[in-house]
Amino acid sequence: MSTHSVIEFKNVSVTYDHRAVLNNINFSLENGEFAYLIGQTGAGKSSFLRLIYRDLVPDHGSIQVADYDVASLPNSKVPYLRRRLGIVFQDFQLLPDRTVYENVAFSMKVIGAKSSYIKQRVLEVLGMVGLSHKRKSMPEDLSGGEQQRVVIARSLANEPRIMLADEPTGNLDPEASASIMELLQKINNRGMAVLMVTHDYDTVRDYPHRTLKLQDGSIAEVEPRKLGKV
Ligand SMILES: Nc1ncnc2c1ncn2[C@@H]1O[C@H](COP(=O)(O)OP(=O)(O)OP(=O)(O)O)[C@@H](O)[C@H]1O
Repeated sequence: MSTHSVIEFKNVSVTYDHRAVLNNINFSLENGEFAYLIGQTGAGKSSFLRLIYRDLVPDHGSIQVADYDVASLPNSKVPYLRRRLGIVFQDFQLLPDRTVYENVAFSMKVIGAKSSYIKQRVLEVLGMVGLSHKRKSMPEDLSGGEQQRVVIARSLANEPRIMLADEPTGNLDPEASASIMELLQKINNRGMAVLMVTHDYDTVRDYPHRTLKLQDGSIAEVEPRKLGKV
């Protein structure tokens, strides 16, 4: 793997029921880079992300993520890989019976972080996403955009170097989407690599970054500013 890459796929293939969904894919995400992954429904975007957090193992090829050889990683090491990743998905997946503070603290308690550090870090990441004042609220009392910001805070708690975001603006109105995108830009500007799956071409045009399209099992770079306009 190049010393600048945080994710590298080499000749990666995934086949379901004899149908190749990803066919000999080569891809790398550089340290601190922001990239989009687009493609039609069923093109294989979720499968691509699942490979990175080892929810799926390729039929062929190698996958490096941070220092991990993911395809051959023993199951016992998978939690360590996942700690290096901040994962933000479309469905908010917050614990409904815990406060905002507890939702963020939970992911740190699970890995045995010290309680004094948990307190400091939870307040820090809630500050980063602009929700310190909502720390005692329950998820159901927050707007969709605020809930997504809590999910982002939670994903940052354990100081990952890579964020995987699957349709993070998918359920949000344009204003809330813009605030999530501004937040992701800010996080990226602080050095976090971000790989974001989206169907939202307006967002890709408004916040242009390297854009990769999955189609017919292959991946190709496309020009973000021309999306949807040809
Ligand atoms: N476990 C599985 N077994 C069989 N086929 C699967 C499995 N998982 C996904 N597929 C198929 O592989 C293809 C790619 O699925 P995937 O979910 O990766 O696509 P996607 O680009 O994320 O789609 P969407 O945008 O709808 O979420 C689809 O045709 C899907 O039906």
